Amino acid sequence: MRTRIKICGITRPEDGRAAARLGADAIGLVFYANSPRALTPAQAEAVTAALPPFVTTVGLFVDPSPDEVETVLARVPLDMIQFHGDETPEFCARFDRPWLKAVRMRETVDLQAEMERYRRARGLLLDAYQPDVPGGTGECFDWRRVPPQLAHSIVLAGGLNATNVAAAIQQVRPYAVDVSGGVESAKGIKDAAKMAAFIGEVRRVESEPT
Ligand SMILES: O=C(O)c1ccccc1N[C@@H]1O[C@H](COP(=O)(O)O)[C@@H](O)[C@H]1O
Repeated sequence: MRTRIKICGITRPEDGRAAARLGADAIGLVFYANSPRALTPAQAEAVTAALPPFVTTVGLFVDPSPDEVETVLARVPLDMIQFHGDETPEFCARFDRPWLKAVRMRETVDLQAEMERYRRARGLLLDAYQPDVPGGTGECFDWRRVPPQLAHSIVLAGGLNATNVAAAIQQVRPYAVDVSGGVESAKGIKDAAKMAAFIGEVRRVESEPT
């Protein structure tokens, strides 16, 4: 199966266009003010307006208020929401959009239980755990912690780049991979050559026999 690719933390129309041209399935727009990749609804609207059809737009929030989410949804054509904080399943489900729930892989996480708790999510996005940083850390977690029977609905994230994504896919066989820092030249600025190398690696490894 083709591994879907999401490039997160797009802040500029030209980066969104480049991600799409290179074959990304989805782009992520960060609406978390403390992130160096945060953008305003107006900036996000400009990014989405530059995209060709059939590229999924994902809005990332960390413990937002309902008003914050509604304000963005009123202006930005988001296809999906990624909740990256401690949001409850009930909160995630109230916005009339498909959603992903990020799970930070601290030692105590029971993935099977998280799957059950967030069963109305389109998928779980697994990210590295670092205290006090909700995501985008550039760190990997131990991919062996993902049970094979859950891999089909997992979006694998956390410290991925062109040099490790092939090994990550071989280990986990996730539905999708998500990258942010690993394809940047500076925080919030994507590097087209790094995106091309990342996507090339995904395509190379998935074409190899398992
Ligand atoms: O990108 C951010 O700044 C960010 C801030 C808060 C929560 C999540 C964030 N990004 C997400 O983190 C993961 C992994 O990023 P990286 O590849 O390790 O840099 C990814 O899902 C981003 O969407």
